[in-house]
Amino acid sequence: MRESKRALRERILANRATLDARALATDALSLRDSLLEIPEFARATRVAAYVSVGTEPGTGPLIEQLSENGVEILLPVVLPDFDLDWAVYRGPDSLTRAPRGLLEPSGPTAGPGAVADVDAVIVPALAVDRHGTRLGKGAGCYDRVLARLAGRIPAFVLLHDGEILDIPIPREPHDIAVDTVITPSGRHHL
Ligand SMILES: Nc1nc2c(c(=O)[nH]1)N(C=O)[C@@H](CNc1ccc(C(=O)N[C@@H](CCC(=O)O)C(=O)O)cc1)CN2
Ligand SMILES: Nc1ncnc2c1ncn2[C@@H]1O[C@H](COP(=O)(O)OP(=O)(O)OP(=O)(O)O)[C@@H](O)[C@H]1O
Repeated sequence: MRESKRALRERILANRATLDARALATDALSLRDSLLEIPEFARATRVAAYVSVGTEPGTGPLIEQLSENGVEILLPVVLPDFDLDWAVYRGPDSLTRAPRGLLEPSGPTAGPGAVADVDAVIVPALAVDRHGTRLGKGAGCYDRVLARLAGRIPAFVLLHDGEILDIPIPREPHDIAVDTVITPSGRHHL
């Protein structure tokens, strides 16, 4: 199980390494537009997101637009046990370099439970299969987040096209299925 997830992560990351900056930037605009067309998302006044780095599906334009619209954005801060704490986004200058190449918000944190008090959550992933099983980076951060949402708060997984897999992703008891994926080509229901 662990080994097949690891091999799959490596394959996805190798493929992401071939994506160029221009395509990533254009795709980030499509991701923003697709999300803002979703009524549950467009109505949100408080969302949890993440600051994309490297070849991840880009959240820059989305965060900028939400911020301009007056939406409160919670961003994750990784805790020592890989659980996530949350702090409110206060503009690009408020982000600081964190371990593993991440960008995290500076300023007071609201506690891991704060993510259960938003209107929508943007979830990072490496891949999702047709059953909604999600493959993350392997620290279990978002498995814990999804458990806290308890299906009450809509979660939107961002992926590149081609990362919704026809082959099943190995599923462990803690893996919580997701049902909506956004890629640059649009919204996908699983
Ligand atoms: N941009 C961005 N921010 C994000 C995430 C993300 O995917 N993207 N996260 C999404 O979760 C959280 C941070 N994710 C993490 C991912 C990996 C490890 C980590 O240390 N991984 C170990 C392997 C862990 C294991 O296999 O047990 C490592 O890299 O050595 C920690 C946090 C929160 N912020
Ligand atoms: N609800 C949870 N509470 C505590 N630890 C958890 C929970 N869910 C998962 N974990 C831990 O996280 C580890 C990694 O799980 P997994 O390989 O499924 O991560 P992932 O889904 O790829 O990562 P992520 O959720 O960060 O995107 C598991 O071995 C488990 O110990």
